Amino acid sequence: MRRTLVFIPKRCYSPLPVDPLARFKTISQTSKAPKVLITGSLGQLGRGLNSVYKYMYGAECVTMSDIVKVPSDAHDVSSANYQFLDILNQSAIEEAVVNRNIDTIVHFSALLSAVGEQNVPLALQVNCRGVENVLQVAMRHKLKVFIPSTIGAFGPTTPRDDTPDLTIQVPTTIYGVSKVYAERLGEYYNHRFGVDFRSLRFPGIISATKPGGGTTDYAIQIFYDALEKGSHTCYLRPDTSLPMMYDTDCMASVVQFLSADNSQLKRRVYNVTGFSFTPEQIAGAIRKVMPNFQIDYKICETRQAIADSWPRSLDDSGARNDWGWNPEYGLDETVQVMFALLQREIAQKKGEGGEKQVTTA
Ligand SMILES: NC(=O)C1=CN([C@@H]2O[C@H](COP(=O)(O)OP(=O)(O)OC[C@H]3O[C@@H](n4cnc5c(N)ncnc54)[C@H](O)[C@@H]3O)[C@@H](O)[C@H]2O)C=CC1
Ligand SMILES: CC(=O)[C@H](N)C(=O)O
Repeated sequence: MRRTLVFIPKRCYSPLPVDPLARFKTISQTSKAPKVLITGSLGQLGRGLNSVYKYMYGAECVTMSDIVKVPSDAHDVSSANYQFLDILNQSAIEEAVVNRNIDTIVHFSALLSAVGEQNVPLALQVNCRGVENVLQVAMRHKLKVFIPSTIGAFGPTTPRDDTPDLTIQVPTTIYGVSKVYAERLGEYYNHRFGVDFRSLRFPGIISATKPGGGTTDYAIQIFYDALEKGSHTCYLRPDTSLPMMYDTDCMASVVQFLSADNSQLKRRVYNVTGFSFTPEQIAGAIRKVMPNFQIDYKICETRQAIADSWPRSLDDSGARNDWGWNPEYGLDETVQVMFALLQREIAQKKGEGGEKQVTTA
């Protein structure tokens, strides 16, 4: 059976029988437009959040920043709303905040779990000094600040199933250690200086933008490989269960959490999640739309050890109860959306892509 997928800004589609824009529409109709600075905005998550904010409040509400040149195919990024900003330079952050009248920073710059292990000094710089700089500027200019955390902020002594918001946090990666530092430092700036710090612990995020060097990256690469080669060689064991979330749910969690009234929040750091699966299970879901898809395994010891130290599933009931968090995408919907997005991308590269609508089997 063929079904139509509705186009929403850039990466957002929905094969679900609900209006995929409803969440974003409701929030933008009931909240004041923020003036947002996104750091690390050319990474996996930054591009998506930029297009969601542009859809919700208009292009003038968001400034993107990073230390790399805009890729030539990044049509969603204009020179008017992009600037170079090294997160290690506190006065440059301050200058951007003052010149653009910013009231909210979404701080995405970071080194992820796998690349962090390859360069610990740089991970300490970007992940720790960067957070300190952002919080200092947020304090001086009374900004709201969102700094994502991760399942990587947990470790092997944490309960691995339905991991709650408050539990043991003794991670074994520099990425995890730096994220626990960010969580605690943000909470400190909140209670000591009144900074409106907010953080969500994300699971692995699945999007059509390629990932930046984490342990959960296979869950994106598997779709590219399925379409380009019909097979994927996975660096994790077939039974490695990890929590994940689809891109649009991730973006919705950020904008919904940032627009929640302070009185709704019982804590500054919440778990959010979508669904959990193993490589074997996602391969099974892919076979529902591509019956000949093959998977084999070549284990990367570093990434396997990291995955084995992380939760298998998260309890996000705190976010659901306190500010109404409610993800819309499960594994099968994510597979359908990813196939549709990547097929469109491949077709566009060949010069035959349709802009507004795509269909899938
Ligand atoms: N993608 C995921 O699955 C998850 C991401 N997160 C968090 O979300 C945030 C964004 O993650 P992604 O977009 O996936 O990361 P990414 O690795 O794709 O992007 C990070 C960006 O930071 C930039 N950056 C590096 N050094 C910088 C510096 N000195 N100054 C300014 N920018 C610099 C990079 O150029 C890159 O564009 C990170 O804090 C990450 O820890 C948390 C959990 C899951
Ligand atoms: C879950 C994360 O924080 C990230 N995707 C990683 O694998 O490092």
